Amino acid sequence: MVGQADLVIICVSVGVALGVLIACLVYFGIRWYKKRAHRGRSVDEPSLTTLPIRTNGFGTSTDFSASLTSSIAASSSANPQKTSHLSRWNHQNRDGFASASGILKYSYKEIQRATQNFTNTLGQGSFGTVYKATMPTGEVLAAKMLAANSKQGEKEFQTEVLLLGRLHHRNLVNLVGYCIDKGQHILVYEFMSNGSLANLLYGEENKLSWDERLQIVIDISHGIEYLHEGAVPPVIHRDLKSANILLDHSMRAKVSDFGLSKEEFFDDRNSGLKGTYGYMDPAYISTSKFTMKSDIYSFGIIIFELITAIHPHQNLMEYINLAAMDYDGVDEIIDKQLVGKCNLEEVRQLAKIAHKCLHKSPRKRPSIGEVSQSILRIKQMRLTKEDTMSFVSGSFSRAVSQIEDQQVELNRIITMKHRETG
Ligand SMILES: Nc1ncnc2c1ncn2[C@@H]1O[C@H](COP(=O)(O)OP(=O)(O)OP(=O)(O)O)[C@@H](O)[C@H]1O
Repeated sequence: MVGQADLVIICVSVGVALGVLIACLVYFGIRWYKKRAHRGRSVDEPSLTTLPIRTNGFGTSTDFSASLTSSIAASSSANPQKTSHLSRWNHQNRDGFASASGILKYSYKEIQRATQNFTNTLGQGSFGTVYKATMPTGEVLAAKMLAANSKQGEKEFQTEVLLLGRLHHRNLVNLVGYCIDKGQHILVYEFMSNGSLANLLYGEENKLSWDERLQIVIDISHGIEYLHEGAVPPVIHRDLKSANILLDHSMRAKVSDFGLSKEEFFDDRNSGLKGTYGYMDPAYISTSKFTMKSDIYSFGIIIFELITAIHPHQNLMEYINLAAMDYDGVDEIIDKQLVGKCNLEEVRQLAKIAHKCLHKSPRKRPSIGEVSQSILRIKQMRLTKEDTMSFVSGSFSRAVSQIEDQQVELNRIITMKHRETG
């Protein structure tokens, strides 16, 4: 027989055990729920701080999948509309890659077909070969294939995909897609049918008019202005040169190759400096510090290329220094294609701006915003002049026709008087 006291003890023990069990269940339940919620959040809204926006000498990431995922995360949190699309990618793509910032991901086969088995070559750069790609929709694109033997290729590839996916401007050669398939890395850009500014200036037919050149300078300045002052965080190009300015079907210029971390030999030794000889800021060469003002220096060189059609490798700097001696010194070095076909005052104004860009001291060079303003003023000056001219010529022709009317009237009166007296 169980006594009443024993019954109470048993009931209390069972109650306590049940209580402990329920408490444990609640505790582990909450932990499990929190873990799940955290995992879900980290897929959809990862931290922005992990984003290696520019690995061009600054970042440390070497793992493409990791950094690409971070980029997607950042762009998805920055743009909520893209979140569902990107998380779909995260779930669907077995490689764990997603289409960064809405740019398209192509298969190797698609690019192979579009480039007619990589036979439609557009050009060759240090990054690799560029092919013309005609997509099944009829859209024409440019596919830049990373050379297999490229030393920094992998890094450049991830840098460009990460960076370009987030930068869009009408004066930048926009990245529309990429391919990472069958061990190949390919970047797909909008197609620029008029090729590079370098080809146009130094090719067989240099037919660029002064108006086209002025518009090209304005376009480049707007592209750089977006990189320096519009992009967050700001982007320094590091390799501005006429070969990196491409022109579309209507001769509008766009800046290309930004985000590529290229190493060139500055002299016989590997100097560790990035950029291209002839365009490199002397202050960068002496201090190894690359700033936005180093881009401004390279832009100054490009402006002088447009004025003179002399390549920086052909002693352009010496001509520039000669021209700097007089106000109208630039008249002596102007491209002979332009002689008699341009407004010399505009050329001198533009040369003055370019001189400021080349100032020895980076601090004294103008910002890209200031450069853009000054260039636009040249165009505005012309428009005001044209208005005045058309006003002047308009009032002149009005005055001539008034005189003619008065003469007709006078003749009529004289004839009438003759008739009366006769
Ligand atoms: N988007 C494009 N549309 C049309 N042609 C292009 C495009 N991108 C590049 N090209 C062509 O391919 C050539 C090589 O381009 P790429 O950017 O690879 O090298 P680069 O800028 O000339 O030299 P580097 O890589 O040494 O700076 C260009 O000169 C141009 O003629």
